Amino acid sequence: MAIIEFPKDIRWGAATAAYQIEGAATKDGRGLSIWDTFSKTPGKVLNGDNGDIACDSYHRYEEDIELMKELGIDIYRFSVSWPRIFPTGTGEVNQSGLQYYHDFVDALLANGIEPMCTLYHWDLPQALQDKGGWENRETVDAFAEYSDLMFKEFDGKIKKWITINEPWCVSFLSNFIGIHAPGYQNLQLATTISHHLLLAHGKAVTKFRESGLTGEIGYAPNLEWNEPYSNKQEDIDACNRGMGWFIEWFFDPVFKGSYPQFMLDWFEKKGVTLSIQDGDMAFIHQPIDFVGINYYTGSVVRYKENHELFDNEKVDIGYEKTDFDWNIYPEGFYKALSKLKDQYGQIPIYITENGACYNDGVENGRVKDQRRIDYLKQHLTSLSRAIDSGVNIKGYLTWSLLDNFEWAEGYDKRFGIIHVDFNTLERTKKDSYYWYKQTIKNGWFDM
Ligand SMILES: OC[C@H]1NNC[C@@H](O)[C@@H]1O
Repeated sequence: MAIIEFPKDIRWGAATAAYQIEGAATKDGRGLSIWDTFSKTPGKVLNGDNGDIACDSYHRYEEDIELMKELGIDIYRFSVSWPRIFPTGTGEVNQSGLQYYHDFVDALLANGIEPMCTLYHWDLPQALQDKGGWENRETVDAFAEYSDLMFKEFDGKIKKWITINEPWCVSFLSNFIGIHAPGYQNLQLATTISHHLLLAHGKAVTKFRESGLTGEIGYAPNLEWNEPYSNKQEDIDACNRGMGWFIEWFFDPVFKGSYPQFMLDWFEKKGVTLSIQDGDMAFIHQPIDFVGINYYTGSVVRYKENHELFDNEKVDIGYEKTDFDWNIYPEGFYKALSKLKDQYGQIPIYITENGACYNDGVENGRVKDQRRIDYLKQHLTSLSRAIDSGVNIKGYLTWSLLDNFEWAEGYDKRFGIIHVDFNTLERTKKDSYYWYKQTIKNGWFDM
């Protein structure tokens, strides 16, 4: 068997997000988010699930931190519920909300675990959505105000900040494809929102730099790898459009200061225009300290005339799939990371999400999730290849620490290395937890 080894200084972690694990949706002054509204809209979330209780981590975070400590991670990515801090999005601050996150972050630090804080992981205050949400540029300024408060409030405690999680999901999945909150299906709206999200990211980074606070700041785009079905130019172009939606569209503005022309041209053909105001790109294009990459899957793609948004289609060539029916495509992880290095240089990268949905249950106190172990082995092997080929990887944080609320799929799709019984809220360490623990301890694993 092959030994896969990692640099001694790589950071090992795990990731979650507020609405997916906290629960306590109306506790201690929290305001409503768009996901409270969306999950309670009939037909939007499988089985009518919602985040009212979730993993109840709001009350159980000390137990969760004990599990993190035993796991041996040294960094933990979580998100702050914006409506816990500003119940109506701006204006009056909810001190109880701030206190909760101080208690939580203090407990992480006391256990030698570095907090990596995501400011926006999809739970927009409903009050802002009522005023147009991300389509309204006032929401951009509200995000900058919220970020500025968090930076100053947690100065010295939190030194790794992520502005926006997966702007592609917040814009296109949620406002064009429409399966996430707020659930619109309008390409112009989604494209406008994608620009406002990058602008919000840029304004938050500006606040962080102006504050002179210590620490690092970045954002966390998600990306999928598209492999051309053949070497025909039409298939290659179809692939590049599909990937351009995730990569160039969300990376070029930040790292090159402009949107990719081939994507602008394509959107223009679809009747979509971007209204960029003077100064917008300067905010977006300013230097960041790292980029978080969320990778799960890839597909083989070929040209199909007048099909969907990009005249392309995915071709199933028999890849194994997870219980979410996503292709298991570790080669795409290596290729995507290599593409980022080739196109954007040596920006430090944290893998801020990577993991798989497998719904193995508890049998006699054990969860035999060998398929998740295999997925992690395959993707960490690709990560090792990327590191060896010069990609500047700083850390790996698996998604997720806990089974949790998987958005439109509710509690039906499990990504955790720790099983959660959503009736009793009992946590059970899965086989993958023990495998990951050993891998972290050794700094290598046996393929
Ligand atoms: O679908 C799995 C994960 N993907 N990235 C964003 C997270 O919130 C999801 O749970």
